[in-house]
Amino acid sequence: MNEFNNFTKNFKVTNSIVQLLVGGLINLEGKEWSKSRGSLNPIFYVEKLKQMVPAFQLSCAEIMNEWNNLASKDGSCVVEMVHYLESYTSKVLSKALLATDHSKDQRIYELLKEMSIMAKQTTQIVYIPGAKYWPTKENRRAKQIMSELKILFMERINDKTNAIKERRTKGDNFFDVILELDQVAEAHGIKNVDDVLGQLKLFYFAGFESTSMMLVWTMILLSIHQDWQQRARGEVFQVFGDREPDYEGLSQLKVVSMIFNEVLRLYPSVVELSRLVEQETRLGENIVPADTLLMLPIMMVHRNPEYWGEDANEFKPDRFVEGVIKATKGKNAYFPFGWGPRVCIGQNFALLEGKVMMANILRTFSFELSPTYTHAPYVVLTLQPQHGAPIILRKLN
Ligand code: HEM
Repeated sequence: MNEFNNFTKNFKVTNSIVQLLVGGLINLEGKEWSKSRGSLNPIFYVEKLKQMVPAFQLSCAEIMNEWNNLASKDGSCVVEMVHYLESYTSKVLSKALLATDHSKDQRIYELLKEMSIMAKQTTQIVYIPGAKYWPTKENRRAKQIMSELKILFMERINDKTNAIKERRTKGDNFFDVILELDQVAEAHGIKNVDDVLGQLKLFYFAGFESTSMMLVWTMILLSIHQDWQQRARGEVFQVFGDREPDYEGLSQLKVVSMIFNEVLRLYPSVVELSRLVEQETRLGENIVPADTLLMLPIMMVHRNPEYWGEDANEFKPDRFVEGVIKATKGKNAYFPFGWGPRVCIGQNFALLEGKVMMANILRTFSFELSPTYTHAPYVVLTLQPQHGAPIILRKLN
């Protein structure tokens, strides 16, 4: 599996709604991909991420205020985590990465969510070639959504292009990089406005739900495992005391990192990957014929006792105490962010924004599951709790 060039992305052959949802980098291959990836990588360098922490903190503070108000009467309240954590990751994405106005972006996230639910529904039925052209209710709705999204994205692109022309922007956020069309279009693997739209759709979509789900599962698991909740809280107070979370402190949060690793092992936001083998390829002892579609079941590998031991299904963040390589004993058995050159570009961004949120929650509230919570993980492109995640928050004294 390490001969990456033999295993290409296969969006040509998957669900037509997924095809509409993701574009840009994730759909490119070969030289076009490396050009595009090379130009986008610097947006996620440590120096850039450090500068984003205040924006993460600001978005957190808004939510903490809201929860504090809700809990003001008797010190506790029940909140639906899916709602708030999606709101956090979408705010962070708009403010920190795209440098856009989140309140205006709200509709974009709603539409992307509706599309992902539709994509889930259409994967449940047998695929019939040409079916995407039938005038079904879903196909008509998908078309409507895509035209509305196109209008909304074009508004963002025009605003940004004007800001760049008038030099009202710093020019180093995601949006500015992909919009340097005139100067470096070729170098970025971008040929026309549809390419820009593709990149935008991908970053809005890939950036918000996967991270919010990592946080939702973290809240659920730490509600169940109160001992780990206390250990994480102890670490947060030890590192930050009364001061606001900053980049240096966040990188010292070892227990929180172990918890995220374990959450993503048991409940990976992306449960499987697929690759198309375009040419006949040897895979271990097997010969895979050309044009074979391979599925990589991330979640099953993450829970396989052969790699993780008899306690594979148990929540034990301690297994990551000496890092991922020790935990997997050097085997390729852990890939919540994919692997190889196509590994998730937003991995460090996601973990950092996750740590900011957890640091804020842990130092303000203790939490437990509401009795109305029902454990029912299911996949809607990302792995989600089917009946939501109602959590009781109690203000710390
Ligand atoms: C916990 C959060 C996240 C998880 C679990 C996750 C998971 C993944 C996985 C498994 C892949 C590989 C897909 C494949 O190889 O087919 C991937 C790719 C990608 N992710 Fe993420 N992701 C997360 C957050 C983010 C964020 C925050 C962003 C953007 C801000 C992002 C942007 C992307 C992009 C653009 C790719 C395609 C990379 C390429 O093909 O070169 N992801 N992600």
